[in-house]
Amino acid sequence: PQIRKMLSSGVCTSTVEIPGKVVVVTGANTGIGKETAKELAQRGARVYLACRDVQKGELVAKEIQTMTGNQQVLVRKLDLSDTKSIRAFAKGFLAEEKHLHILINNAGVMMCPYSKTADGFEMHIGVNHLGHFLLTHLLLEKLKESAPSRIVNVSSLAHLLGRIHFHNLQGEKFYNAGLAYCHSKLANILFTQELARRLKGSGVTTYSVHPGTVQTELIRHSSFMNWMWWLFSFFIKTPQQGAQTSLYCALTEGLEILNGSHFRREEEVDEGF
Ligand SMILES: NC(=O)C1=CN([C@@H]2O[C@H](COP(=O)(O)OP(=O)(O)OC[C@H]3O[C@@H](n4cnc5c(N)ncnc54)[C@H](OP(=O)(O)O)[C@@H]3O)[C@@H](O)[C@H]2O)C=CC1
Ligand SMILES: CC1=C(/C=C/C(C)=C/C=C/C(C)=C/C=O)C(C)(C)CCC1
Repeated sequence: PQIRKMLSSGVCTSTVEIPGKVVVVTGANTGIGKETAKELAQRGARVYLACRDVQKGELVAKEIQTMTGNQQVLVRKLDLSDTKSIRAFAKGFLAEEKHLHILINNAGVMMCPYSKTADGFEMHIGVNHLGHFLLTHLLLEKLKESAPSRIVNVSSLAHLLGRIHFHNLQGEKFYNAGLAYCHSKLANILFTQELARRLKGSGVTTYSVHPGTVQTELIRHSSFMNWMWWLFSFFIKTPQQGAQTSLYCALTEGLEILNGSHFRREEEVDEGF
């Protein structure tokens, strides 16, 4: 029953329409991010697809425009493994947009071989946490000016195996690709909780989510995970199902009271820290 519950799919039942709202989704050219962006465009928002591969992003933007009839789907370059790229994205965005109502920190890498970002951070912590940390920091004033506004951090349940090893944050003393992912996903949740605390009263609220186990390109670096996903493909969620929890946190009215919480499906879960 636990496994069935873990794999079952919730649905974002909110019927809220968001014309005039401005949204940024990172890693929106595929997987959960693409489906999240599509639904937000469907509801009328101006949606920025923040992608490291602009060509892939443009193809997806066209697809979303055609499917939703919303032409306000824009692609901007964002490589979260390079702080110069993050700063350039934020600078461009702040120059062209007056508002930012929803920031979805969705992009992620899992189980990649040991490598470092342009600034020398281990890739998982660098992209999944530090990259989004900097991006959020650079966009925070705009989010405050646009309040009520929301930040959704796409984490996982993998955080349960995560630990913050301050003496080995960059994985230089020991490294395990699976655990490095788990540590970065724990960092997403801790960041969400602390940000919520600091932003109290500002009108900006923040949530972390576990999207479920979803058929996406996230498993690209692990043949074992590819095999597992293939074996159990019947139980695994589609990206559209995987987007539901992010959409729930972005759209549901009255969720402000759960500022800082972690969500699985459409339930807030107490992580006990
Ligand atoms: N799939 C699952 O079962 C689960 C997923 N998650 C989380 O969901 C989120 C979305 O992942 P999912 O859709 O599954 O995976 P995908 O691999 O399908 O999508 C990941 C996205 O992140 C982008 N990305 C990776 N590195 C960077 C970077 N350096 N800069 C900018 N963008 C980058 C990818 O771009 P590109 O296409 O160019 O590589 C892609 O658009 C992740 O945070 C993941 O940890 C959590 C739990 C389970
Ligand atoms: C236990 C179990 C499974 C494994 C689930 C795993 C391994 C989930 C991994 C989640 C990840 C990678 C989260 C990303 O953040 C399957 C294959 C679904 C089949 C049913 C039983």
